[in-house]
Amino acid sequence: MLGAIEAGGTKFVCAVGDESGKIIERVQFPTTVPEETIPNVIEFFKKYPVKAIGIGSFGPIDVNKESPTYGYITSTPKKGWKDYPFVQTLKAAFSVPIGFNTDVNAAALGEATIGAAKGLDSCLYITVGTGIGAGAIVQGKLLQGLTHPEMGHILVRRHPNDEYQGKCPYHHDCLEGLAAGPAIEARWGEKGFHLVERAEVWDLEGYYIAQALMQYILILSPKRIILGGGVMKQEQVFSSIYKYLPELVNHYVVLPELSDYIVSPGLGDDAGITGALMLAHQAFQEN
Ligand SMILES: Nc1ncnc2c1ncn2[C@@H]1O[C@H](COP(=O)(O)OP(=O)(O)OP(=O)(O)O)[C@@H](O)[C@H]1O
Ligand SMILES: [Zn+2]
Repeated sequence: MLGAIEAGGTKFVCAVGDESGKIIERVQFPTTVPEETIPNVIEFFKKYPVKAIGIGSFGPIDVNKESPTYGYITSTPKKGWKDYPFVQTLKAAFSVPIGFNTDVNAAALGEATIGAAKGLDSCLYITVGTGIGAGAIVQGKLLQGLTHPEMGHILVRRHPNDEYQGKCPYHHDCLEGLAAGPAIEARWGEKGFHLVERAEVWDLEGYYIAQALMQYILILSPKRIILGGGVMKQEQVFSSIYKYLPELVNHYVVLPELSDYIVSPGLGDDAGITGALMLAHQAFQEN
């Protein structure tokens, strides 16, 4: 039996299951402060004989095994979680191998193993929610270099009619600053699900995401792109991406049929937790 944690900025999901991605039992609770959230995690796993635990976490996190702060959540503005030794704390409670990666890398792994990118040796998983983040499988492996990718913070060309300044505290009008859920709310004055009828909202959203996808495609050449997160529940954003992306690429690269190439998660809202099970399996095998 394997343990999995999807540590999100708003909620934690913990599950036990197996390497095939089958979930046997799960719980979820809000992400508050570590002193409250982590004891909930430990209490859940104490009930099961897990042989490894995989964590897909919000970030930024330190995934460099050579680093003295490997296993930490690093520079988050979330109260209590900055410089938090996530792996070390779990290791102290359970002496089992711990896999640690970003929530989006975990989701990419889940989708590539049994989801919408099953059988492919490359894919991208992008979430458009409270933030924008992406994980990637490249040549069959999770992409990691100096640190994990931070593809949500790339720069995009502003729409000529968009006067919204942008919400990213670091870069203002990066992709996340212009197109994540909180930016939609700040620009249009209401949360996304109250803006369903406003076609211009979703057109602009697709305008920015299409630019980001073009850059990811040119740099990483993924065989499939999976778009998840709350904002992507608006199917209209897919239509807008399918409109703008070919205009931007302008035949320079031959793209596959877009409705097969840029898709929703095959695992629905379970991509992250399923991928975390697979991170646990990898950690167990590496040990
Ligand atoms: N159906 C929807 N349509 C449009 N926007 C939505 C919808 N559902 C959620 N959102 C927006 O998405 C954002 C929340 O994203 P999401 O539901 O992916 O959770 P999250 O907080 O990013 O996840 P996590 O807890 O893993 O950090 C909010 O800004 C919210 O307004
Ligand atoms: Zn940014």
